[in-house]
Amino acid sequence: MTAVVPVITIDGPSGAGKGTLCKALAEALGWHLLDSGAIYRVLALAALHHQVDINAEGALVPLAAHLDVRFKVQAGELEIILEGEDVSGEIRNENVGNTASKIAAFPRVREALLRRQRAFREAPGLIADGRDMGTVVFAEAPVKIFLDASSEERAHRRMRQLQEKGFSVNFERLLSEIKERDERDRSRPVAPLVPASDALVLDSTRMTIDEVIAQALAHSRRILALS
Ligand SMILES: Nc1ncnc2c1ncn2[C@@H]1O[C@H](COP(=O)(O)OP(=O)(O)OP(=O)(O)O)[C@@H](O)[C@H]1O
Ligand SMILES: Nc1ccn([C@@H]2O[C@H](COP(=O)(O)O)[C@@H](O)[C@H]2O)c(=O)n1
Repeated sequence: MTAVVPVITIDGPSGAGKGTLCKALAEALGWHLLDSGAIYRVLALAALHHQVDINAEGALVPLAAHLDVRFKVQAGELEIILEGEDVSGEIRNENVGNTASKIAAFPRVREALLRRQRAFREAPGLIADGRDMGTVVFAEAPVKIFLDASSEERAHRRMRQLQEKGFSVNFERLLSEIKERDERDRSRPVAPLVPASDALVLDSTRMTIDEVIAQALAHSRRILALS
């Protein structure tokens, strides 16, 4: 009999700190990492590059099914290669994020990406970062965490992040984009952004990154009986 590979799912809205937490958990446990948002972002970028209508589900499904994307860890950093080109930086811009959120609302697009996401489940374990990791993609995962924070705090975090990269940003515009994206992700009929019924909900609004990591690690170790 083959042992079931354990999964820790981390879901939550944009800027809650999921990516930061997932990296820390993957390092602490020596597990693999799935950044499912990156897959939606790569699909969005492919649609923009190939001038595929982002409102046409029927045109996006074959693009999703045949997406030529590779994930490569290079010097400890994740490189994302779309059709042979390194798009790791380009997929992180706000336009690509907003486009990803629009195409992610199509049920058949989500269906076409399911197998690709589940293929990341490899021993000794997987940390899965996204919106529907605990509710759909790995619904049977033993550990589920829903990481939240107020929209204002998330907009501040995103603003600091962009400023550190040398971009000038308008806080009010950032906040309104975050709210719009949240609303779209939370209200879509398929795989909406909601905590799984068996998820630990962590509100990180007033927590430091280290506090979030410590709580998530303690919770995971308790459930998985890890030392
Ligand atoms: N608890 C925290 N306190 C302050 N800043 C934080 C906290 N957690 C994360 N951050 C910072 O907030 C920014 C966004 O975090 P991160 O990219 O991990 O969010 P995310 O949930 O993965 O967002 P997205 O879903 O859009 O990729 C980063 O600059 C990160 O360093
Ligand atoms: N499991 C997921 C992951 C992401 N999405 C959508 O993609 C957008 C971008 O995700 P980031 O985590 O990289 O910000 C996001 O706004 C979601 O609409 C998804 O639907 N399901």
